[in-house]
Amino acid sequence: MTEHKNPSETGDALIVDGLCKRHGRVQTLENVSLALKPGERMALLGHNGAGKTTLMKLILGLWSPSAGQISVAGAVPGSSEARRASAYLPEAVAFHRALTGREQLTLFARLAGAPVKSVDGLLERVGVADAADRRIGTWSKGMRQRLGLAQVLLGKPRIALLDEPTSGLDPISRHDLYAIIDEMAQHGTAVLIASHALTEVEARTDRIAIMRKGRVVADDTLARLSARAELPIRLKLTAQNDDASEVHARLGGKRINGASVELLCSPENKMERLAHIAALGDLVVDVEMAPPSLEDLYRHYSGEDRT
Ligand SMILES: Nc1ncnc2c1ncn2[C@@H]1O[C@H](COP(=O)(O)OP(=O)(O)OP(=O)(O)O)[C@@H](O)[C@H]1O
Repeated sequence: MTEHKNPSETGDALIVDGLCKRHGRVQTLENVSLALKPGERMALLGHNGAGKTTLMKLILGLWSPSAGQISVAGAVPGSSEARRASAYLPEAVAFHRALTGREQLTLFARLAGAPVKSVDGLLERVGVADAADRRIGTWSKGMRQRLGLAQVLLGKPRIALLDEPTSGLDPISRHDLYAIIDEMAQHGTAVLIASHALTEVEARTDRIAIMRKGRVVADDTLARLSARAELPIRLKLTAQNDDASEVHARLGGKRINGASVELLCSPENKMERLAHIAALGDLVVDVEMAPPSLEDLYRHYSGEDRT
């Protein structure tokens, strides 16, 4: 029997428990459970159609679940308490093109019951203060995305749901956006980030949840997911005089090009393997070591490396 968790006991900002969603005859979510603590940043990964947006819409109370429960800071999704406690940044932010940035954010502040005097500071914080009095229709995608984040920050939410927040942004804008997300988390907001940008969420989140065909197939820290998957470490060796024939003959592995060999080894055998390499002396001029990346883990848990 499932024991329902009580947020006031666990201190979680979000609890999703045994959630199921059917769309007609299609089961879109199947027994999804996860929890987010205040200040935690969770990446929500999964192939197209895995159910990430569906989960967010259920948390926002836009759709009703077929079964299971959700608690948003102790409140039922869609209730006024839950709305006050949560904020959403959709993948494609839509604003009134004829309004200026300042007008649009002021309107949102009024609707959210947030102080209008916070608008200027927020426009400054997300880096669009210079354009604040220009119509949003003239803004770039990155600027609109920043304004979307200002909207998320308005009510100091307990939980922020960000759907592909950096899609279409340049590297500097991405970096700025994550700096703002970090700051939100430091102030206690739990942040759920649906993303396909594995490299950036790898560095900027505390936990990773991977969805596959409507189910959560992994949910843990990167380090623990990595340990459980037991994926190999890659060692890339560069040979003396750009000729890896001798190194390959002595150690095996895969020839990458004329000068390099790649070896795979388990974390436990790493030191032993390095000792073998060191024993070759000058034959090896460089060793690069790469632990499994989030992309490797994603392939593993989402079932892509299995048939
Ligand atoms: N209104 C709907 N009616 C019927 N099926 C739907 C509806 N909305 C979503 N689905 C189905 O639910 C499944 C999950 O879709 P969802 O949009 O949640 O995936 P996603 O993980 O967010 O994908 P993406 O990465 O492409 O945004 C898909 O099979 C989709 O076709």
